[in-house]
Amino acid sequence: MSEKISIGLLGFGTVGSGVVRIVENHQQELKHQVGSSVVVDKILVKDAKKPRAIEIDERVLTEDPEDIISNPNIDVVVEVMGGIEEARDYIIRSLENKKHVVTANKDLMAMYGAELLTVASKNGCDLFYEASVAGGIPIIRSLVEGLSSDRITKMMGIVNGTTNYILTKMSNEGSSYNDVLKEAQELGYAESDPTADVEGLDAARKMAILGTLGFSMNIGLDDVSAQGISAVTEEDLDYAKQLGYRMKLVGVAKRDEGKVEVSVQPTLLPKNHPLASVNDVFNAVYVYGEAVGETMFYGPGAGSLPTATAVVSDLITVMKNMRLGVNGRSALPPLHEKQMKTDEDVISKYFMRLHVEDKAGAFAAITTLFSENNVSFEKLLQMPIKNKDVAEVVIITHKTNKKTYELISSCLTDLEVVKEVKSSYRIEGVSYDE
Ligand SMILES: NC(=O)C1=CN([C@@H]2O[C@H](COP(=O)(O)OP(=O)(O)OC[C@H]3O[C@@H](n4cnc5c(N)ncnc54)[C@H](OP(=O)(O)O)[C@@H]3O)[C@@H](O)[C@H]2O)C=CC1
Ligand SMILES: N[C@@H](CC=O)C(=O)O
Ligand code: NA
Repeated sequence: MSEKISIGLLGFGTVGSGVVRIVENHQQELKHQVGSSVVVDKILVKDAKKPRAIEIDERVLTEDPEDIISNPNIDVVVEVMGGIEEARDYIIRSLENKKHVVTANKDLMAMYGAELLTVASKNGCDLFYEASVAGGIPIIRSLVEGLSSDRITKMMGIVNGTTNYILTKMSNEGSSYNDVLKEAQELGYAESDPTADVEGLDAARKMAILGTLGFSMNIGLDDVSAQGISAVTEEDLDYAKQLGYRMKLVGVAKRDEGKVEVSVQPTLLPKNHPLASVNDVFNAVYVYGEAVGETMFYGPGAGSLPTATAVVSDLITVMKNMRLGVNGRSALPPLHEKQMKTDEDVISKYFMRLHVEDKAGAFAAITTLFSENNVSFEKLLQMPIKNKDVAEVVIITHKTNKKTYELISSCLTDLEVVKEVKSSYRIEGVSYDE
């Protein structure tokens, strides 16, 4: 192997500048592990004149992707620019030019992961993407290596830092949604269009990647139902607390008898559940394996240096593989045909908040509808709303299937006594006191 390994970076924003910092500051550790020095030779940016977070020799910056993709001196391309079509094109061409690739791009991997991994292995190249899920947590490595001997049956993850930051600040400090979103953007946690964060799409992409790896099944983005946090209100957060829960944006992936479900939604977790105390920009992924039982992985889910740590660790794996001459051999195609559950197979408890007419018989009409569908209540609250002829009713159900629950929800809106279904959330996880 040569004395020096040359890296080409596509992107020099939050993650890209973290990669440069770590490569520059950890030379001794890099050389110790891979036997060569590692140099960032070229960096692609949109605007080379823009002021940068860190000092860089201006000759390193380029606005021409060919300076990296077609540059014979570059050994490894690191894609940290984001976006889908352009990034896909640059990665495919880099692989075809026999350059190994490391990416942090979950948008791309959730959509084109299978295709890109095939191109990589055909060209004898590595393609690693640890930073794409849960930032600095080595969760991909844990699934494909650490737990590779087991059968994973359940994964539950807080996999979006921006929304966890927002929910934590709203819930613990009473901050406003818009103010905290702005803060998360300033801290570099949010995507360039934060809609992907707050509407659950970013988390859905990560859950598609985790589902594919954990269940060894090709889970696409279309297989993941996603709901974000933009409609979560202060009242919901307060009720969640009063009833002993915490609200989190949770990705749920479960396998039962060969069929799987993958979804992302604001979810109530018992307050002493391990995921309930994951706050701020931290992420965590709970993984249940048939043999190992419960495991949990925790760490920073976004931000410059944490995410760059995952990128540079992937770089080290690429360089170790170069030394051993085994690049392009680690990715495996899925073992199982995809089999998704129907709504009848998806089981959980639910929280529902309703505004109902404050008069005799209103409550009975609601309870009748639930009992006719064989759904019983675990908890129930009813309170008058000041100066209005309306009462607030909060219901926590026992377990039911999604199809029945959705049927009840739509019938409720047809009841004359029900003014509005204000909110509805899935409840997951058992209390660790039980
Ligand atoms: N931020 C985070 O915490 C995390 C981000 N990621 C992922 O990492 C990737 C990068 O994110 P982040 O660093 O936050 O993004 P930024 O917006 O901070 O940086 C993007 C960089 O890419 C450059 N760039 C973007 N599009 C192009 C293009 N078409 N041609 C040339 N250069 C381009 C930009 O150039 P210029 O500087 O000139 O504008 C900028 O330097 C994304 O895929 C993101 O989802 C993954 C985990 C965590
Ligand atoms: N926008 C993402 C960044 C990391 O993937 C997040 O907030 O988690
Ligand atoms: Na990760």
